[in-house]
Amino acid sequence: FDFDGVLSPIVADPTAAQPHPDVLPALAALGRRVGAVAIITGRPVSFLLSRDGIDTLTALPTLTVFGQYGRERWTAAGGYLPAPPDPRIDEAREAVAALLARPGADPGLWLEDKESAVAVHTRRAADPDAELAALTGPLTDLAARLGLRLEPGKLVLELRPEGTDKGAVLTAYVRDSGAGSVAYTGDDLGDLSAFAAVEALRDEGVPGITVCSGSPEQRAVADRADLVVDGPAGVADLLRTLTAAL
Ligand SMILES: O=P(O)(O)OC[C@H]1O[C@H](O[C@H]2O[C@H](CO)[C@@H](O)[C@H](O)[C@H]2O)[C@H](O)[C@@H](O)[C@@H]1O
Repeated sequence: FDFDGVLSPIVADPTAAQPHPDVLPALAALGRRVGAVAIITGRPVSFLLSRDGIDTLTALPTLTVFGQYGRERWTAAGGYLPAPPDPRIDEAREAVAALLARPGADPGLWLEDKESAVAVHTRRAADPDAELAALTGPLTDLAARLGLRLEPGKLVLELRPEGTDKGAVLTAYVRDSGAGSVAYTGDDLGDLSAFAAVEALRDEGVPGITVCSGSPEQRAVADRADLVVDGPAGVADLLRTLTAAL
């Protein structure tokens, strides 16, 4: 599972995102009946583990959280692998902060500092889509200059090191765990690589399904998914249906 938009409703302030109240108990119940549950998110692990009610999930002995697109990993079994520090992110942070502090910049633009990545959010700007479009050129250039990856998402542009994506994480996780089948639920562009991974595993004979937690905001994901449900509340319904079936 992805986190934002899937387990947690999209909100204007990224620091305020919390799991949908129905999702955690439903996921914990399903988790007790399947081989393993993983969350693969752009968020840092520390953010995930500080969410309200997350103990419901972390009590699952098979839970893995892949943070920052897989650059860090936490397992309920006791392991935490931090994201390696990258000095290019310090440069990126400084350059992005200067961009957002320039005269006339919309005060609603917000820099999210994930330590090993930085993201610029436009959701709280006066014209979020126009700000996103205006930032794309400068941030693409900055990413190219520093050799970083520009990761686009829902009213966000993130600069992060290359080297991994959700698809690579999912493929390795399925192979390592020896899973006999796989389901992945996402809602944003960063989830498309995980959908592609499920499709590739399916071609190899590992049954799999891709689910979109749908919203009008990101249609490309719904178009690619096998199944579309209605946001996090729809995800909770699906989890309960699967648990009942199992
Ligand atoms: O991989 P995910 O778990 O989906 O994380 C992707 C990004 O999600 C967050 O931003 C998104 O959710 C915010 C809260 O609902 C929303 O305000 C923002 O517009 C969305 O883009 C998060 O802040 C990023 O760090 C994640 O990479």
